Amino acid sequence: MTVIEVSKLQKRYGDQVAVRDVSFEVRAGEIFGIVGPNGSGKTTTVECLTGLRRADGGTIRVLGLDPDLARAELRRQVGIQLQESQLPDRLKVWEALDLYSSFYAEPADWRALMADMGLSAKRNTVFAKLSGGQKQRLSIALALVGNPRIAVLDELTTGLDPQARRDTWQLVRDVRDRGVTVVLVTHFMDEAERLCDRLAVIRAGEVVAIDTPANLVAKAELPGIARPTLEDAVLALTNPTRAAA
Ligand SMILES: Nc1ncnc2c1ncn2[C@@H]1O[C@H](COP(=O)(O)OP(=O)(O)OP(=O)(O)O)[C@@H](O)[C@H]1O
Repeated sequence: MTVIEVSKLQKRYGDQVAVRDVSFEVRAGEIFGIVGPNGSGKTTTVECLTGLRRADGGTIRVLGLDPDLARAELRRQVGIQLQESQLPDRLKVWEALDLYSSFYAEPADWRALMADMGLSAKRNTVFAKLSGGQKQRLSIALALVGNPRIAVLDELTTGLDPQARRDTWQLVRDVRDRGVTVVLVTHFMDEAERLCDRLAVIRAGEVVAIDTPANLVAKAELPGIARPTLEDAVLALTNPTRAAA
């Protein structure tokens, strides 16, 4: 079953074309990755499909709904963790989780999520005094506290230490195993390879490939590279003239 359909999405900011032509489908229960260089339109794409930005062209259906018309309904069903999420400086960790869970009819157990994200010892710490990685962990917990059907995670593990990255990957797998569909924007090819069932590779606002990580590597044309990695394959797709450098 398809839960997200994006067809010929276009979005510009003034003269700047951020998304030129992006189409993909996400199936129920998969972890779908979006990778590509800085500024290639990944965040803009996920912002359009969560209703945070209005597309200029193309069609989007999320759980059968148009994000422009059904924002409130999608808010209940889609958990969003965006880059650099900001909360009021004086809000404590437990207060943020308690507050966010109050927005939903059937929230997850926020105390369990707080423990899963290694934040229990920081429960009474205010947002301004959390480290970058702790803020990141909190933003992941907040994306999941509503028990969403779809979780959109933008730069999931940026700023996390190695153990926290692995714990977070496991948490995402657990969430997926409970039936949640995950859309993951990432720059980390190890993360994409270990976590994602399929990947869309975006270059300059266009999709250049959609496939499993293994197939992207197998299909990559990389003369002279004996054992190509996913990073080699993605670089060859997004920057063909410089991939071998
Ligand atoms: N609010 C905005 N106003 C104007 N231009 C923007 C805005 N947000 C993004 N852009 C531009 O749109 C393009 C795509 O940006 P976007 O953030 O979607 O890329 P990205 O692939 O998520 O990048 P990164 O990997 O650096 O996070 C870039 O050229 C960026 O400068």
